[in-house]
Amino acid sequence: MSKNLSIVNKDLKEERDKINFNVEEFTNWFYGGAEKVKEKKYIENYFLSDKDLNLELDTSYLSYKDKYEEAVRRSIVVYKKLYKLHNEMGGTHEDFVKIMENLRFTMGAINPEGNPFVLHFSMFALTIMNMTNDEQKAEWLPRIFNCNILGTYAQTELGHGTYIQRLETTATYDPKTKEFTLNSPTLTSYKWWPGNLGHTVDHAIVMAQLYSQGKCHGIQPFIVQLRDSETHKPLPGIDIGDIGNKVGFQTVNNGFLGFKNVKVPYKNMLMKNSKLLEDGTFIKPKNAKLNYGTMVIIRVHMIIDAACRIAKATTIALRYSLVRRQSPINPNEIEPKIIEHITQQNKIFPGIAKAVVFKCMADYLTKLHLSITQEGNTGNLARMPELHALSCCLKAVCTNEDAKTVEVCRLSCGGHGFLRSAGLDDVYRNSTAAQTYEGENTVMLLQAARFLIKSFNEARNGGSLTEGVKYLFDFIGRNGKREIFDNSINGILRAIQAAAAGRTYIAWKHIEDDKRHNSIEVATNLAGVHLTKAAELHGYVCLLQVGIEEIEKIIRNVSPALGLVFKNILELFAVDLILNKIGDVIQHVDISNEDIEKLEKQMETLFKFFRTSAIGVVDGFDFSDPIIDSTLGSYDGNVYENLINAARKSPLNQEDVNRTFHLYIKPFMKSNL
Ligand SMILES: CCCCCCCCCCCCCCCC(=O)SCCNC(=O)CCNC(=O)[C@H](O)C(C)(C)COP(=O)(O)OP(=O)(O)OC[C@H]1O[C@@H](n2cnc3c(N)ncnc32)[C@H](O)[C@@H]1OP(=O)(O)O
Ligand SMILES: Cc1cc2nc3c(=O)[nH]c(=O)nc-3n(C[C@H](O)[C@H](O)[C@H](O)COP(=O)(O)OP(=O)(O)OC[C@H]3O[C@@H](n4cnc5c(N)ncnc54)[C@H](O)[C@@H]3O)c2cc1C
Repeated sequence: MSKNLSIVNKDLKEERDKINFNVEEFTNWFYGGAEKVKEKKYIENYFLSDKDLNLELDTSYLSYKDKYEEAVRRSIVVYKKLYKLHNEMGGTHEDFVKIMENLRFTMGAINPEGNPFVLHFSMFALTIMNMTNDEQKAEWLPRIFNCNILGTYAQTELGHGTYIQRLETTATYDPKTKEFTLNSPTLTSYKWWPGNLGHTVDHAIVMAQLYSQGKCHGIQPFIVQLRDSETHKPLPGIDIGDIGNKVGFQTVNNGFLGFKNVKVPYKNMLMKNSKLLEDGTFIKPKNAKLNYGTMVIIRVHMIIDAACRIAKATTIALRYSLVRRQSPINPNEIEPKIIEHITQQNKIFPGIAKAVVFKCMADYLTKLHLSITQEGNTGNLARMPELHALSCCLKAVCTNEDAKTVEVCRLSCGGHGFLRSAGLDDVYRNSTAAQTYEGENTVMLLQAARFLIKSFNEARNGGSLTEGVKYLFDFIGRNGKREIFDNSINGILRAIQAAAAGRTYIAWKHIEDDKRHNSIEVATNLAGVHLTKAAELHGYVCLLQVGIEEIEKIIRNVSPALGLVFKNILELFAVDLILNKIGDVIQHVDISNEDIEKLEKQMETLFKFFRTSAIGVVDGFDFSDPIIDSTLGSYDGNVYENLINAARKSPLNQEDVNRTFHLYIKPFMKSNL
């Protein structure tokens, strides 16, 4: 994708002239190699250059209904092209995955308020791929990939989203007819939230309590047809619709769904894990949590989404900060670029470092997920709880940081950041949605804490620990003594580990003390605040540890100039982290006021070094102008021209005088009240 061809703002050009490393080399790392970058650019251009998409239309001014209809139209243009491109590329499964991965951000530019088909290609397809037996795969997968059917993942209900064990939808099996009957016995049992459900899809994976031979066997997944394949009318017994306006995700078409005696054939229960014999005998899976597998996959994917949203927001904030001038630092000098105000650097530079470290974590977690899934396929489920805990913890920490960072980027753009055309509002809406979907973040942290407490008990009893929590041994080994701080990257890591272990200990002790008067469950609830803090700190330990390991490897493989930039980024991430968590660190680490002052000074030095590299790094994230879609963040930096051009497109500016003047304002002004 070519950069904007207009003349680049001279302040921005001057910044780019000073970049002292190869930006392309950074881009190649970010996307996994030069070949992948080429593919990304090709795929982006292939879709975004299509005139049928009518990307000139600013959909943010449309009504709710028009937005949805335009999003469907645009998506179909894309998906038709996707299949054409897939065939041209060779038609393999790998080709399809390549296109889908690259489409993620392209789709964001095409449908900024969400994709009305996203669940079909993510949770619906993934569930069928991972939770079906061979016959079911043969029956459903071709229809899914040809889009002969469109589906979603319907789990959450009006009454329950988090505590899925208490979902109320029932699927009662009758061995005589070899059918399940689906019912929503209460209002609270209505499915509520599933994306694309309202008016787009005709099928869903429905999570329902299975009843057979008079017993409940817990929640199981079923493929259910919801709408007629010709007329798209809801099938008998199906009550379905859109849940209405939301904070964001306006075109995702989240829906509601109720069942009244809906018949589903025997073969539609997904049977890779749990099994139901035709006579109604239920066979338990090896681990009941296998049915939660799709959520784990998506949580893993959400780390890279968080990294990319931060990368996009910091690109906008930094480019703007390099062309915006405000408030002389020395009274007699010209107004500096706002980036010269050190508080502005403090707002933006740590965010850029987070995008890089989160990307390292996403790569690490993707590999870990693959290896644990392969073990699972051979029947070895031993590491599943570890993956569950890690994915919950990082999903929460990374999306919380993501929402916080995007908001700071908006604030760093002053008033103009509040404009829709600045491009930060959709990023923020998506970030904050991610804090809730696929597991509300507090709940995710509590799941991770459960693993930490178990590990802590294990460590106290001299048992063995997984690699990521071995630092608990160090804490126990210190026997109440505090970790001594040393100001190196590994010293910072040890300090955060000590804080995480110390907070785990406080939570553990809280539970142990309360257990004397309460049940373990009540005691655990009372320790909840400590538990979430411990899990959060553990998430930062993982990020820093993986960041150190991955960046050390990167430095060995890139040019010395880029290596220095990576070193700077890692230190920025680490020092920012310890300064932000200093309260927790002080509690468990022997760190002096002088050490803290040194860290604060170090941060200023890091900012100074990063000042010249920052623009190269954000350019290296390589968001083309249509993808960044921002008046403040375009490659050319011509923000004022962009702003006035965008304002002129406001529907109110298409006529000199709005009709409300004659209808209301003038009569009011003439009325003498
Ligand atoms: C090509 C691809 C493109 C992708 C591109 C992405 C685009 C993406 C766009 C998406 C667009 C929006 C999509 C939103 C989609 C929804 O939001 S779908 C709905 C998601 N819903 C949720 O996440 C609900 C959250 N709740 C839960 O996950 C579960 O209820 C909880 C919180 C884990 C608790 O489960 P529970 O059964 O009550 O378990 P509990 O009794 O607390 O026991 C926990 C035990 O289970 C274990 N456990 C729990 N879960 C698991 C698990 N999953 N595995 C292993 N063990 C587990 C724990 O380790 C623990 O073990 P122990 O300590 O007992 O040994
Ligand atoms: C944009 C969006 C898209 C979505 N898409 C889908 C979809 O496609 N398919 C689907 O099935 N669902 C979807 N969901 C639903 C989503 O997964 C749930 O909203 C989410 O899991 C949280 O559940 P809840 O709404 O029941 O929140 P609740 O659990 O009611 O949470 C409310 C509050 O209670 C607290 N709380 C709850 N349980 C505990 C606990 N055990 N300990 C401490 N605090 C607790 C929470 O921390 C929170 O503060 C979507 C949601 C959103 C916002």
